Amino acid sequence: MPPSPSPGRLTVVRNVADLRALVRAWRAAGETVGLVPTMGALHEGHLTLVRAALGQCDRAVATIFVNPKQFGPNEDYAAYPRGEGRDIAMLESAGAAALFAPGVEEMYPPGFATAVRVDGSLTAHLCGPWRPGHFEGVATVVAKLLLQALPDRAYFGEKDFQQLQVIRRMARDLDIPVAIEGVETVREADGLALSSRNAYLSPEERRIAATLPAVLRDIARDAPGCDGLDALTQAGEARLLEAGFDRVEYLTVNEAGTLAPASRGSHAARVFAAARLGRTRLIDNWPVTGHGA
Ligand SMILES: Nc1ncnc2c1ncn2[C@@H]1O[C@H](COP(=O)(O)OP(=O)(O)OP(=O)(O)O)[C@@H](O)[C@H]1O
Ligand SMILES: CC(C)(CO)[C@@H](O)C(=O)[O-]
Ligand code: BAL
Repeated sequence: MPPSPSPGRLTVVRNVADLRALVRAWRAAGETVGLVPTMGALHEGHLTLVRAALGQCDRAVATIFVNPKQFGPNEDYAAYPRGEGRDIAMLESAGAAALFAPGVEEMYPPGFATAVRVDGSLTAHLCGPWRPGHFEGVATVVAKLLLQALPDRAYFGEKDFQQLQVIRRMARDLDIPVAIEGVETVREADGLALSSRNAYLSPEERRIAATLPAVLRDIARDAPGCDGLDALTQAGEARLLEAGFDRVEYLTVNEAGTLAPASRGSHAARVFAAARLGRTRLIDNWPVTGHGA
């Protein structure tokens, strides 16, 4: 028997059968369900996704799973912040109806041998080359979560803009009958995008980190009237290094749809960056306003 939901209280399920039973019962009763996949260590950005789900659906179901398949061998899988008790309290206060928090063996039982890979320009640029296998790990786990829950809609943040585009493509290509919704990035007062990994930043690094959105915003503002995007992004990179960033992995203007490098005259471009500050890798993006890239 699946645990029965009680109004106002969060139902926590740990296995796929219970998740399916819960969502199926709601949908059979005529209610719509929005899914919010996360890796936990929740913040206001995640809660904004829950609220977006509740704005369009009767029930919001969050998932918390730190997915080993999307971390490279030298990345922070072991160190990734975890704290389920606090996460549950936050989800409850935001009005989520359920949390699916499976263990690794529930998602990847012995013998698991399938992967979902999105090829082409959506994964060839930006984070793709810097995190080999990352988007395959994301596409695989999100395909599973969508098929496990079969919600009406699923919500993802624009902070991870490339991830959002990869997930849209994957769901479309695999005919997964779930609407993929993007939600605008939630930022701190100084512009820094909320991110679970911001917890790694020292107070000094936290101060420096605010330079990232400032540089993106300035490039986005200047790009439309500018002849040489390279000169603009090179100046931005120099500004980040001067501010104290250790390394800029990329800082480029790319098409929002294909994620290929933008050409002059583009009507829908965004500035994208990934940069390292101490042990923290920060990513962010900003829409180019006006015409031309
Ligand atoms: N500041 C934000 N605004 C809007 N959505 C966000 C924000 N931060 C994260 N999200 C979204 O929340 C979902 C879960 O993300 P995740 O659990 O990885 O959190 P995160 O803060 O992005 O963590 P990380 O620091 O690992 O990148 C993703 O769809 C992500 O895009
Ligand atoms: C979408 C996601 C939950 C898949 O593990 C993760 O990549 C994230 O939290 O952005
Ligand atoms: N929020 C993106 C997940 C990751 O960096 O693995």
